[in-house]
Amino acid sequence: MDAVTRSYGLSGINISKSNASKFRHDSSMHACESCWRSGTTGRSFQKLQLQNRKRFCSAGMLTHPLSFTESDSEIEEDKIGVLLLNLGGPETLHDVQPFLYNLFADPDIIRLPRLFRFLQRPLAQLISTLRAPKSKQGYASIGGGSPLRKITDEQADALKMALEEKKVASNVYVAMRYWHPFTQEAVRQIKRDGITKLVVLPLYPQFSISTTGSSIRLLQTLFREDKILSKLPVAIIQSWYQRQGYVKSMADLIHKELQTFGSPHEVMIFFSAHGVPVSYVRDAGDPYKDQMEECIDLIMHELKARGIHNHHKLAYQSRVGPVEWLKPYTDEVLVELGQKGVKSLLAVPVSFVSEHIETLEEIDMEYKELALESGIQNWGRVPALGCTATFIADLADAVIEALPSASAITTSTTDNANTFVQDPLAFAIKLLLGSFLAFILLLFPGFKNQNV
Ligand SMILES: C=CC1=C(C)c2cc3[nH]c(cc4nc(cc5[nH]c(cc1n2)c(C)c5CCC(=O)O)C(CCC(=O)O)=C4C)c(C)c3C=C
Ligand SMILES: [Fe+2]
Repeated sequence: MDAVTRSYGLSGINISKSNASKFRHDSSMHACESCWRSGTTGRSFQKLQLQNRKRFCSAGMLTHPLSFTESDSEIEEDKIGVLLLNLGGPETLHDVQPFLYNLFADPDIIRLPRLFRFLQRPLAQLISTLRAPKSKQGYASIGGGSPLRKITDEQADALKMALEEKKVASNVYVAMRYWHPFTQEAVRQIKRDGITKLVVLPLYPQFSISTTGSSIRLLQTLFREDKILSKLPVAIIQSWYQRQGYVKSMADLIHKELQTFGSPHEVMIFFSAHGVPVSYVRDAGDPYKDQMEECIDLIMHELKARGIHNHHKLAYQSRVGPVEWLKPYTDEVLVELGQKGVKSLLAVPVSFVSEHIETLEEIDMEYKELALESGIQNWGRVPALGCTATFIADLADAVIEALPSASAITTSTTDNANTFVQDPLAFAIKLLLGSFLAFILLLFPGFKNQNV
């Protein structure tokens, strides 16, 4: 399936993979990735070309039809909204258990078969209560709460400004999945503000069922239930790890950080991605692993083009519970690298664009200590992109490119959640057994190393 039709169980929404279209635009008719995504081909494309003659830039590239052309009354009347999706995090230590409850109550995080969904909430209550003390320690060590809300608000402001610089007026909203401001609050505000065209932009570069997928599923439910919102044209950018702006911004950060080492060329570039259970990829078709690997290739390719030929490695961190997660595991690889004689290592968090508990506590404290104990002598860490100007400007371009493909979310009520499961019965049994195993193992103290 291509990026347009792939639904990952999210019925009724066309989600598009944001491509490096800025770099692929040329004057030929079908070279524009956004128009391809939006199905604007042939005659309709020609019509668009004619309507938007002024939008071809001097290099013969197509720039998209947006509110910056005074003559276009239809577009000028649009009230554009951008909805940033993020995970959310507890702002105080009191918030930790209810935040964890929301997270574990999400059927995209603990994936129970439909028949056993009634166990979701009791299980969430149990796991959140058991995990809360460990999580609280983590949040206490980074100042008593997650920085995610503040950073995401700053990114929203920066994006609004970047769009304004590109002559696109917009309201930018933040929708967190598990804590304030909840997705429901953001959606209510979008409705109150009378937004007429919405671009949904997850702040996760790669798509995972557990992150972007979960947020989109919730949006779909909220929009379907509402008479006005179900008609609102929406464009969803499902992933953007492949955009040149992102890749270059990451390469800039790595390049800069390498210079802080005595012998930069000897440093191992160590990408640490957030993990997901293997079953997501193997049984549910989560494209996360493939996208992550492609993302790393693109960043390394960019570094090579700059004459940087360091060794690199990708590993997965933050596993929770007893099931198998994507491998290799970050902690195990750090020990191996130390044993193999690697002396200098630069950790690069790559699943997320804000600092959060897993960079500030897990990488900066736990993994650094482990690496130093394992024989690595020089440790560095690339900061998260945050509000880096080149990165935010590229997100603004992604929004602009996605706008023409906005269309109403359909009212189909089919739940495709399991359409990608090849053997539903085997999957159901595995999930059930897995969940109960998790439940039992949670009660054992020796389980601590597995993060729950
Ligand atoms: C239990 C399963 C989990 C999956 C699957 C998962 C996927 C996943 N998560 C992120 C990014 C973040 N996760 C954060 C917190 C967090 N995530 C889980 C569990 C799963 N994540 C837990 C239990 C927690 C709470 C923190 C803890 O107790 O360890 C956060 C928020 C961090 C903050 O600062 O508050 C982010 C961000 C990605 C990218 C991802 C899949 C690709
Ligand atoms: Fe997580």
